[in-house]
Amino acid sequence: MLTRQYKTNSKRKRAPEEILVSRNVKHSTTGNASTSERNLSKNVTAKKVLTKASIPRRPLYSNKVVTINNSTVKTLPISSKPVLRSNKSIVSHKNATTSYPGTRPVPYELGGNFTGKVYSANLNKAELARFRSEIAQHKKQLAEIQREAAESEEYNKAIEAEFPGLHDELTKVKLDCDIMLADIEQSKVLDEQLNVMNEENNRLHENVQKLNQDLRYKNEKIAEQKSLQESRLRQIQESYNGLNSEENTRKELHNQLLDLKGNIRVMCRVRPCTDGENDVVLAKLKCSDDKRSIEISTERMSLWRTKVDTSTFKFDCVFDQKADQDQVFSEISPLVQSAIDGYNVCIFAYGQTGSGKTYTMEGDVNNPEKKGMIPRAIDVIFDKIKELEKLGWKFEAYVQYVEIYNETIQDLLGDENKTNNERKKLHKKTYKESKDLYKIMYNESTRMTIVENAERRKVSRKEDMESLLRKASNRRSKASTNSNLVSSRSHGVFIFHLEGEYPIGNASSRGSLSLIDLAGSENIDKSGSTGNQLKETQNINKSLSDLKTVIQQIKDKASYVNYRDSMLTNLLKYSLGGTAKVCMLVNVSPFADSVNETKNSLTFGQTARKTHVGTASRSGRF
Ligand SMILES: Nc1ncnc2c1ncn2[C@@H]1O[C@H](COP(=O)(O)OP(=O)(O)OP(=O)(O)O)[C@@H](O)[C@H]1O
Repeated sequence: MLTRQYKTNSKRKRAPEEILVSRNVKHSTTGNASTSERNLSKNVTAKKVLTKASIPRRPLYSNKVVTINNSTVKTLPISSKPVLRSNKSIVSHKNATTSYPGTRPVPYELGGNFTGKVYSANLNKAELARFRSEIAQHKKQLAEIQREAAESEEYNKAIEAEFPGLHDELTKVKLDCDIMLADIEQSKVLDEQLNVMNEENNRLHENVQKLNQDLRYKNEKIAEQKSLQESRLRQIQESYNGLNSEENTRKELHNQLLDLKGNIRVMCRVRPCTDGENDVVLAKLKCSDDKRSIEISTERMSLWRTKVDTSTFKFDCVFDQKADQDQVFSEISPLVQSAIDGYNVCIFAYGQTGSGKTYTMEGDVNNPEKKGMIPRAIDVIFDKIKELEKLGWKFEAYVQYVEIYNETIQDLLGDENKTNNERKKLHKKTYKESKDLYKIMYNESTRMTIVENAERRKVSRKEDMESLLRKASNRRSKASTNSNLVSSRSHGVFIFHLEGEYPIGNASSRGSLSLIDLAGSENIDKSGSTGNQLKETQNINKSLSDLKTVIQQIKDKASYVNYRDSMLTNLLKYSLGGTAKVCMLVNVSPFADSVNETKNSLTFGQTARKTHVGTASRSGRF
């Protein structure tokens, strides 16, 4: 067996004959070439299945030292002439020596050019043939290797052909790498930003914790305040209860005081002269300083001299010509309070025509200073209701406003949707129509009077009430007479019903306030009235006379009182006869030519003042 080694020309890279011996190539001296060929073929086949990844590491072109069966082998060019060596003989292409057993090695030259000085005579033909056969064998191997090298070259070219694609891919990969690098850079920036945000987040978190702490503290404070408030509310409730009992005491005292003053309070008012009346001769009227009496002096001829008659009339209060609306109302306002407390109260103005009744009761609704008793009473009622509601009371107020004209009842609040002109065209209800439609009803338990079928309006704001009053006032029957340019030809009756409930204390009150502007009595001869106006005057005088009679009968404690004689006394039945508080305002004219009517009015007032109509009682529970 011979071990062959091929030396590679390391300077040449890609000689065609160059091969890589990757396995141990072993040849038998007997020419077992097939094994060697198979090994080489295997080597080439192995190269053909190289992957792209393995291409750069292909060992074909390297001059690496390869280990074959523990022997070191180098790739070597095919063209270099092999030097055969054996452990017994060394053969060189120039000087070959062959060692034979028992002889010295003899150099010889391959190729049959024997020129050496030494030639072994023992070289026989058989050996020669063997060498030749071996040479032929090697040549065959060489041819095979060259063929395989060519194949390998082709394979290399194919591999190279693939490079452009790979290059593109590489470029793409590089591009991807660049993008990834940029992404990495970006992610570094984002990382930094994230760190900043994390710090901010931590700071905010700390703030939130602080705020939570504050919130907890405030919640505790709120809870404290709440419990404090609850205890205060309890105290307020207790105070309310105390106030309510105080209020009840006040009511009792207030009404006892009024009772002491008498059930019918009578006041007198002297009206001033208006702008066009300055030249008119005045009567001699003198109000006392204590405002409790009024003197009227009249002159009469007695034989040879003029005699002066002076009459003094005492009243609960006297208002001279300088007294304004406010002063008058301050005297009657306690009665308004009584109506809220659950009493039936009746305030009416009595007097001759033109003496200032309408001015006193209605006044100028649009002028706060000249507002009369009705609008002022409305203000006080709603203000008092507000105060009482703070103490837990609930009030409802209803109004009716009617006029008694020629013994008929006319509703002043009905037909509100109609225009003023339409309302003016509406004819007044005839006696029969009025009698059939409007019925005066008495509530026995509350001692209140209601005009059935007349509009009964619920009012919750004083502003609503004012506009209502203005409209109703415009609908009153008025006419011009000798004594008064705008004379009321009817009795105006304004009724306020006040219903109060106090749920906490289970208390209630039912009161009413009737404010009446009576038509003026009039001397028929003086008035010069004729026709319809005469009829009006007669009806006015009759109803006023009936009123006088009723009051006189009550004063005299008569067994029968003629309430039914007129519509006016019918309507005032519960106000005059029993449990109501009554206030009469006697209006008088300042003029000398009215002195007799003035005296009559003052006398009637005096009589009324002496009338004890009974002890007032309230409706409702305390
Ligand atoms: N206190 C007063 N201050 C100023 N003017 C007054 C006063 N009282 C009455 N007057 C004026 O006197 C005139 C007559 O008053 P008023 O119409 O109120 O009388 P009356 O009694 O209602 O008359 P009638 O019965 O005819 O309706 C009106 O012009 C009114 O403005």
